Amino acid sequence: MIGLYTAAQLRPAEQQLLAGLRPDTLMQRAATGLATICAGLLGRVAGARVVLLVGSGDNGGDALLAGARLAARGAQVRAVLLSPEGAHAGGLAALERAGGRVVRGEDAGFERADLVLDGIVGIGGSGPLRPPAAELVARATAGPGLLVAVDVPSGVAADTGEVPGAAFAAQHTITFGAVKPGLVVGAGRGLAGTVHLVDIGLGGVLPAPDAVQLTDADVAAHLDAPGADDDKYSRGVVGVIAGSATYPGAGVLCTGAALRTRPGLVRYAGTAAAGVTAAWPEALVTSGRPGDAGRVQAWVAGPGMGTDDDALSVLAEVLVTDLPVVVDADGLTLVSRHPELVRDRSAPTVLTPHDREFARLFGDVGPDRLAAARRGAAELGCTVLLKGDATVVADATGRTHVNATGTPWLATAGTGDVLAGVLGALLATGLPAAEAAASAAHLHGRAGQLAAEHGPLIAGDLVRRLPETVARLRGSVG
Ligand SMILES: NC(=O)C1=CN([C@@H]2O[C@H](COP(=O)(O)OP(=O)(O)OC[C@H]3O[C@@H](n4cnc5c(N)ncnc54)[C@H](OP(=O)(O)O)[C@@H]3O)[C@@H](O)[C@H]2O)[C@@H](O)CC1
Ligand SMILES: Nc1ncnc2c1ncn2[C@@H]1O[C@H](COP(=O)(O)OP(=O)(O)O)[C@@H](O)[C@H]1O
Ligand SMILES: [K+]
Repeated sequence: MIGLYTAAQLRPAEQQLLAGLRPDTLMQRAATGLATICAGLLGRVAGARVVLLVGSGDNGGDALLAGARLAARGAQVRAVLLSPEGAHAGGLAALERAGGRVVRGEDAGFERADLVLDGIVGIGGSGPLRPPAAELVARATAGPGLLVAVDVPSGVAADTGEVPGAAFAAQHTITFGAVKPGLVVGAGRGLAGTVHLVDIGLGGVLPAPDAVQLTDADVAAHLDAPGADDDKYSRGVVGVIAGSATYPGAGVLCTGAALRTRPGLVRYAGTAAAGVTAAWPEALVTSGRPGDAGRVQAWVAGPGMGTDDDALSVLAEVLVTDLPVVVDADGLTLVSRHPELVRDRSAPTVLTPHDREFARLFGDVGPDRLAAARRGAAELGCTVLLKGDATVVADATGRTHVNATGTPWLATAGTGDVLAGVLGALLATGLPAAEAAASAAHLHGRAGQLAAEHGPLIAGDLVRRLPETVARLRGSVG
């Protein structure tokens, strides 16, 4: 599990750690890590042309101290100071001692730079990047140099990933002490590039994280193989209500995904029963009501089921049970008209909206996707899986996961139906809703990455790749 930490969580931890150390210790550690990674990215340091963008806070100090280390190894380092009187004095002195130079923006040589280091603002930033900083960023990023952000790309809100104005579009972000949420979610995710974490020794003093990302090993732990005592019922039976005469494919994809994730037993109830049987003879199907399907441990309801009164009565039938239920797609439209169906439940419910479905349920997502998912979960007392390039899962207590896997190739019709089936299968095993939802998003994203290795993917490819994805995840452990 990877913890994500806000600035308000990091600052006291840094203070606590610093209590027993020299005041500049953490900054020196940060700068050493920064310089080492930049040197690795450059390949050859001697003679490399490095330009530092330096704000007046400690983020600029990090850039100056790292620049000094690179200059000492023979790089030609130039620093552009946004506020010459405010620049970090120790960093500036170190840079000049090592042979680095302070220059005006127009003399920076961006057009010939090998690497541009963005130390304008880090976790101390607020609001849109101010005009002088925004202009410097525009000039710096137009050149050929590798774009590397110090701690956080300037212009990205570290805690949320909001980008309210101009920002430094980094190819790499070298972050200190802990990964910030804004590097992995929202618009900030797209501006952070590859994130490198430098350990500055905060391990023992960090509080509980603001949000977490699961790793392959975390998810593999939920994908255990059947034992000698298992039978087809013992590992969780999932019931699927998906598809209709209008959208038969949703039933096929969702049922297939559930089967391919946890092949034990999958039951299907709905008006696409014939198509589901034809595609998946392994599923037990009924074209009747959910109650006719037989016993299940969790339901998935919604993909392609329609939004008419019949669909509403089917959805209501599963939501009055005391079983865990995943509500997706058309089911979400119905819940937006009848939120009491979810609000009144005591059993776990997972809602899986994309942005437009979220807006129908809870109002606009807005730029802070973590806050949005938490707001929705609290409002209906459920778990919300908010889809996106970085899917966010929040439960009613505010516990939050950000998904770390996936590929933009997933932006194709039907991949959400697959996610719902994967999630239903995991929920039926008895996993808590948030773990099931976060694990499903992780597994689904990995299946997408695997499928994309073979070219443009369609939703059925995800279903086909699920067994190999599960095998690879299990193989990654130990
Ligand atoms: N704490 C530690 O132990 C460690 C911290 N470390 C490092 O310190 C960094 C935090 O440093 P920090 O607190 O000095 O804040 P920082 O990010 O430099 O920003 C302040 C500057 O930004 C400016 N500014 C603000 N908003 C702006 C905007 N919209 N547009 C333009 N400018 C804006 C603001 O201007 P002002 O408001 O003062 O006019 C001020 O000049 C952290 O990210 C990490 O890199 C590491 O060394 C490890 C140990
Ligand atoms: N740009 C993207 N990058 C990564 N994943 C994406 C992207 N766009 C969509 N996805 C993922 O693809 C899936 C799409 O689901 P959804 O919108 O419900 O599709 P459908 O309703 O067609 O099944 C979600 O899991 C979402 O997170
Ligand atoms: K920065």
